[in-house]
Amino acid sequence: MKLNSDKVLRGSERAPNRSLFYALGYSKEQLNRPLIGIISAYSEIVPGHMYLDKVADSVKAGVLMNGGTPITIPSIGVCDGIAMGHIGMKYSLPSREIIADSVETMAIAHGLDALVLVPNCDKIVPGMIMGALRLNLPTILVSGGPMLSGKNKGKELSLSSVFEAVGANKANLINDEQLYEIEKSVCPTCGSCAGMYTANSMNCLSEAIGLALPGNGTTPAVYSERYRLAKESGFQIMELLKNDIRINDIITEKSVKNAIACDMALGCSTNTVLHLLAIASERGLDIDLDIFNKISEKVPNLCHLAPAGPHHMEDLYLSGGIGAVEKEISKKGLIDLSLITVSGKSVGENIKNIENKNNEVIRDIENPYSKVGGLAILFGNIATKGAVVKRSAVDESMLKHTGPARVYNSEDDAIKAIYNSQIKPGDIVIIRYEGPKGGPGMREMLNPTSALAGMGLDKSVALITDGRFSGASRGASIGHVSPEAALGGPIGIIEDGDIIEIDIPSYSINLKISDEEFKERIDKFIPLEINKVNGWLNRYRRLVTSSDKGAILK
Ligand SMILES: CC(C)(O)[C@@H](O)C(=O)O
Ligand SMILES: [Mg+2]
Repeated sequence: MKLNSDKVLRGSERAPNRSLFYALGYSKEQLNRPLIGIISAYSEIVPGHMYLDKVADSVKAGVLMNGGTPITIPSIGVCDGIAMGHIGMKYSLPSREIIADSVETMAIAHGLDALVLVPNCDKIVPGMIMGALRLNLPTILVSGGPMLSGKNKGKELSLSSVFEAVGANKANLINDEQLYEIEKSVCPTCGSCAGMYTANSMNCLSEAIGLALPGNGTTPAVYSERYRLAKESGFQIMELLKNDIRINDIITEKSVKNAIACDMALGCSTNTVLHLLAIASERGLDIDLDIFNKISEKVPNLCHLAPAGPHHMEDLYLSGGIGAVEKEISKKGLIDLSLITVSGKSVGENIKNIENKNNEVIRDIENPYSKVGGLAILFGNIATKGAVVKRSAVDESMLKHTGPARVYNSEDDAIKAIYNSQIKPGDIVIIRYEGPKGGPGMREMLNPTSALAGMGLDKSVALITDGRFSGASRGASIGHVSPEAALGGPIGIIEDGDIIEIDIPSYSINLKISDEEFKERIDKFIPLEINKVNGWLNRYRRLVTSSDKGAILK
């Protein structure tokens, strides 16, 4: 077999390169085997990553069992929960690009033959996949897995509970001791926070797209099964290498559509739209925002995990996981069962013996939470290129809402107003200049959305932003408004008190002023020059594209 690593390991000219491998402790026999890069995002700053060294060790064992030479290579990873609510969040989405570039760099520089990606939290998953797509090597992804939910007074809690508790505390609905009680109990183990937040969304979709072995999306971080899955992934990467099955064989237009279908059934994070667009773009696929609505029109929403409902990842796992969700939607032919996955088998073969074990957690296809999928893309005069909402986490009463705009030019100003009780029932909070370029970095507005929910205002107040949301955000939270204010987008011309009409079932969002006035305001509009930044963020600002293109760098 001709190997990529031949260029660093074979021939007399490569004696110097080999001597450095000998310095690393690799034996002659090890250098006769394929070099398998294990890209591990282990660190001591992310609960979802604090044990990835153990997961990577299990992958290593699997690679060794099947004749490869495993080589662990680190990746950075931002904990969005820790980065939330301050300047740190501006680095979160940009970190996806650093990760993609790092994977590309390390694999090419060292002549790796195949990759096992070991991410867990939000952007680390798409970042690694994007980097791997530039290489088109045999690739498997095995994540760290979800955290167990917190248990308190018979209730399951997770990270969204504590963010919302802050709002409740500000509104004097709970006292400081009660807040502390929640703070201590919501995140009880290692793993990615227990709701259908962005990390778990992306890990589930990695399974749905075929890049991870069955079980990857939902097997809890603390279950020994996670380590067995990692060993199997290490073993299996050698099979993919032998059979020359590469990431481009797995990630195709059809498999991206399968992932979007599962996204809609599961009710995943709005960030999946950004990340799937970016992944499709790295793969050279022509996938745009419209496709999300087309699929969402057909695929019903079957799951209400936190923050949309009471269930958590462990419940989804016990109900049969992603395979059981695929099985439900396959009953109406809503996924392509013929596609090959990294198990070496098709989607249909993978789910053959799987059953939906709990119709409460995974609704029967005939009895869904809604006939349409979890996400919707809205268009209108303030979002000509689209905006995204997790409609499965919007209260029924807010699906159609008209109200006056309360306009803020940063998340910080908006949160002050919310905490100071300046937002009244009926209002529509506008947060702009938080887009990919404007922020820069497109911060997640989890504090504003949670404060509103915690104050009980999610049933009467909507929020519209050119920034994005956490998977833990709920309520009528409409993000990714494109074009963004910093690029002259019409979200920038909204004035305090303007009436905005939101109609999610009709996929529309509009500023209700006359066409003449709209044109006049647009003609006069000069975007504010705010949020000056230096260093990497400044470079990012120059290169980043709009969120309707996945906020990729160009
Ligand atoms: C901190 C969270 C909940 O992980 C968030 O970053 C998300 O996007 O879901
Ligand atoms: Mg996030």
